Amino acid sequence: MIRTEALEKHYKQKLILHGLSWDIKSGESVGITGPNGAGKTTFLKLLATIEKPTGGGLYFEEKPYSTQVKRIRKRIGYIPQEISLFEGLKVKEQINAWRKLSAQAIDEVHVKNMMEVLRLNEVMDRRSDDLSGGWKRKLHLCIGLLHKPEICLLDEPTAGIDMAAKVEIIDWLKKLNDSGMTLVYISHDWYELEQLSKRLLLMDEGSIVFDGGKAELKHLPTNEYSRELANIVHAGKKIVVHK
Ligand SMILES: Nc1ncnc2c1ncn2[C@@H]1O[C@H](COP(=O)(O)OP(=O)(O)OP(=O)(O)O)[C@@H](O)[C@H]1O
Repeated sequence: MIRTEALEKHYKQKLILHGLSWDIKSGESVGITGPNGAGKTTFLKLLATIEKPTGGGLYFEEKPYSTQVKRIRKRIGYIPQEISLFEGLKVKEQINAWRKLSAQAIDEVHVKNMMEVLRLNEVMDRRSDDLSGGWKRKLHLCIGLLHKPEICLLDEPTAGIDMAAKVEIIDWLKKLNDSGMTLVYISHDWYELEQLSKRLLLMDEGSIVFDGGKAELKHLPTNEYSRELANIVHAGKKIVVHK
């Protein structure tokens, strides 16, 4: 569905993504993890058409991204980490404002369904500024998916919220994936990675250093982050991390 070929991104003269070759099929769920500054957000922004590559190829259904940006934006939902909501609006007003701003047709049944599943109906008349972090995060996710995208790109979708809201969001994303939505998300949270994906991507210093299932994690390259990750995955078991 999406394929990258020796994908590069420079900021000024600095090479941030070092030639990433990767692909994802429709219906997959891929969790991207790795140390701070590894290039995860930059990679997601390129997949989301927010940033343009400075080298290599980026393809959607085997056609270059550059020839079909509008079409890709209709089919992709990109949800950045920073929550952006209008100040002073109630939850229902937020939804309506974003609905009006959307350049795409909105499926009302889909919106109603999201509101129900995420229980946003319960806080419809509350000002979003007064909501807890968990509710704000759910509202932010709901707004990002108003246009019912087929592919959802999420940058740390459960960062900074309590466990109950986290579990609710993870269960919801899992259901969306089970019903066919393709997921690519960034996470530092092992519970989330474990629950949501069979396939993991580990990035380090602008490269993909691991792409595969959890059982294959013992073939990770040696570095502190992968050693730590492998230890979490194989909790209780001693594993050797190969060079
Ligand atoms: N707009 C920008 N201009 C210049 N440099 C940038 C820009 N955006 C990101 N970078 C640099 O690119 C590198 C990768 O950043 P990126 O945010 O993609 O990493 P990350 O793996 O997502 O990190 P984190 O886990 O901290 O979010 C960092 O060195 C960052 O400073």
